[in-house]
Amino acid sequence: MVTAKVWVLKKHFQGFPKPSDFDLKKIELPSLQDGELLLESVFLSVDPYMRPYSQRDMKEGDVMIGTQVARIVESKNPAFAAGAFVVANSGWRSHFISDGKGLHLLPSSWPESLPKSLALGTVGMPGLTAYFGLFEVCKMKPGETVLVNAAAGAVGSVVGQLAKIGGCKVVGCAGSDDKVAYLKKIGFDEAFNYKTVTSLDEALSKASPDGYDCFFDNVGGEFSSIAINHMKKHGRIAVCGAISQYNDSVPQKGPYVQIPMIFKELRMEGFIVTSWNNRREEGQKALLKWVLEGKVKFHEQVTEGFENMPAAFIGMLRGENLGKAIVKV
Ligand SMILES: NC(=O)C1=CN([C@@H]2O[C@H](COP(=O)(O)OP(=O)(O)OC[C@H]3O[C@@H](n4cnc5c(N)ncnc54)[C@H](OP(=O)(O)O)[C@@H]3O)[C@@H](O)[C@H]2O)C=CC1
Ligand SMILES: CCCCCCC/C=C/C=O
Repeated sequence: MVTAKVWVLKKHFQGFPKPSDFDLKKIELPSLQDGELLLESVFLSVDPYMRPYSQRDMKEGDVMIGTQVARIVESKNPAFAAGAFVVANSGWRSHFISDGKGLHLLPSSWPESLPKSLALGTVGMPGLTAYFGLFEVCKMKPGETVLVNAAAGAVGSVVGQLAKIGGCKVVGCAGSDDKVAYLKKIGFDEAFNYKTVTSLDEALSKASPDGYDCFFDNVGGEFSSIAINHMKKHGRIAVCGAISQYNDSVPQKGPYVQIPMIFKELRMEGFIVTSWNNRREEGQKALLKWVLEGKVKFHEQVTEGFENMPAAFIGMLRGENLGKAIVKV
């Protein structure tokens, strides 16, 4: 008999999530039926989407949503061998039973030298978000200037590096000087700390006096309201995330986008990475290749211990992560 530890949403978040909003429970798992597998989480992901999705899709007492890299402990399913590693979407659980549906085996070409946790970051959902957001939504072209915010995070750091691979000038902003130094190290042309500049307007003008062709927006709110005025004519804005608004109890008000959108003839498109699930393999293959060639660098903020899931999640929302926030069990 295996005892699984699970984190449940005890109380819907009001404003910024607090440790007391979560509860750690134990569940006895039954023995396996034919077709089933027993898995243990090795790495779990904490992501910004969990904040708005919990509000929309979860009720109090539900296991927190989320993905993990898990090892198959035992298998009664011929499609999966014990010892293999998969990416699963089973929530904040230390152990779980699956019938195999929705599990993605790590590519057989996954090199031993590469942390398997990258399948939750640069070579996983956040990397794919950068890939499809830039190539399919922004439709970035060589020679253009790309702006990305939350640039030192899981998605943003890949956006900047893919834009460089694609022959663009890249401007990024992040919330600490260490993050800004990291952005320069991984090849961003310009980077600034949005928390310490005296004027966002001036910082955006200084970084690219001619303006921006593409804006990969991870943040929303005030930053985006200012950045839209720095777009070039026919610029494209990929609305990826709005983390500056996820913890608001009262919705933020304008300024509104219509006037700059009309006069600059902009295109602004929201997107969800899962719309390209049918091209997941293509994206993963490209990202893995660039990582192995050293063209895409990565950093992970690893928190040790399943019991620290809420702390890692809250820390990521506060901006304590450089690169992808991961929990190692
Ligand atoms: N549309 C889609 O399919 C997907 C969308 N997303 C979205 O992309 C964005 C980035 O996600 P991800 O890369 O995983 O997360 P990150 O790794 O970038 O972590 C979140 C970062 O957001 C920044 N942040 C937090 N609060 C604020 C704020 N008030 N203003 C500005 N920045 C803030 C912090 O960095 P800093 O120190 O720089 O402030 C923090 O480190 C999120 O908005 C997320 O929801 C992610 C995946 C898929
Ligand atoms: C199986 C995990 C699905 C994750 C989808 C993430 C979409 C993110 C939206 C905003 O953050």
